[in-house]
Amino acid sequence: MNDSATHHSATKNSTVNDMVLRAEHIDVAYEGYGGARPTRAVRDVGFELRRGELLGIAGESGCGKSTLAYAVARCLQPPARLTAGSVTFHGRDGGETDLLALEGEALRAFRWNKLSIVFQSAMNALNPVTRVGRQFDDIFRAHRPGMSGPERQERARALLDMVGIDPARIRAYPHELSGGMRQRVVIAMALALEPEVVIMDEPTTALDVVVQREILDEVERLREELGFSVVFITHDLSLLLEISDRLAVMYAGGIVEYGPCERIAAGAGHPYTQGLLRSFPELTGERRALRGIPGSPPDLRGELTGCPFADRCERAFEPCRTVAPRPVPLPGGGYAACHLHDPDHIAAAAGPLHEGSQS
Ligand SMILES: Nc1ncnc2c1ncn2[C@@H]1O[C@H](COP(=O)(O)OP(=O)(O)OP(=O)(O)O)[C@@H](O)[C@H]1O
Repeated sequence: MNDSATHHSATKNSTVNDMVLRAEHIDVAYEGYGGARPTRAVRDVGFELRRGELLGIAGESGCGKSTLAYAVARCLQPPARLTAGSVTFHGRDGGETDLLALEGEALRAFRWNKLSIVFQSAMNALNPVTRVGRQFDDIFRAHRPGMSGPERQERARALLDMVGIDPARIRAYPHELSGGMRQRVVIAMALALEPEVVIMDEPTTALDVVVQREILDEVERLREELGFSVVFITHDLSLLLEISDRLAVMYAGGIVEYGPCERIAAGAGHPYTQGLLRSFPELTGERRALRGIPGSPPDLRGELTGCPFADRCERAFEPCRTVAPRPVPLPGGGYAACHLHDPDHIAAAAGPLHEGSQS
């Protein structure tokens, strides 16, 4: 998907100036142990994040969503290794930062000040033996050394208030808070230094549906108020359709479909996205895990030939098992990496298929 980062830039309202983050041609591999082949978890992925938007990244477990997020936030740990790609941050101040070139202190500062990440099960990552206030304090001491003690206190209380927690809870230990409250604390921490981008990796999956909804509403409100952009990762496509401006659907390490939410909800272009959409009930129904596409994703060790979804695709035709699909722009914005939309291949398929149906 070599030009994935350029196709969607043609969608409406896009200008270079309103872009805050651009990732291009990202490749990440997990090194195999003892001579085993590496797992190529992310394969030539690109996306743009616009200022103030919520970009949803969807896909089944194991498709590479978290690995992509960690790569973009520079949080990858061995055995994961970024093997190709670039990530550029366009600051509000007009400055441009090459994220992959940042090291040491500059990287640490960037991560809290400009871009923060809320990890999967982050609420369990709070230090259990340290009061909530102290955990905010540590962030400010490290990144805002000029703040006085009372200023740090005041700011921490304001942040708690902002995410709907009584500021008096600043003295609480994490175990004294419910799961939902702990997750709110983690979100408040991620927002503590007013970053321009927040990456949220399954931030509410561990919570019950009501609490999940409350927290998402809170994130929406804060996003409007503070103007940060969000990359929101979840396997729950129905949820993403509700909250995202644009969506990227990942499969086997690559983005197979990308575009404005309304277009995808009204007419998904990729059979995989269509399968995902069919696999959950209407928005008013109860949410459940994605199911309903027979088969399983390919082994990500080694090369993939043709379309990685071909073996599971009801509509696979001649080129799908041999030729890797390119991203094809779709009416309504974005693209699908699928031969069904590629004029070259549709033409090739139309003849035999038509003849076959006549005979
Ligand atoms: N530490 C690791 N070592 C080897 N392979 C890994 C490691 N972590 C992840 N992988 C592989 O990388 C691929 C992508 O995993 P990743 O966690 O990014 O997917 P995901 O879409 O975020 O899934 P989930 O929603 O389950 O977190 C998977 O095939 C997974 O098996």
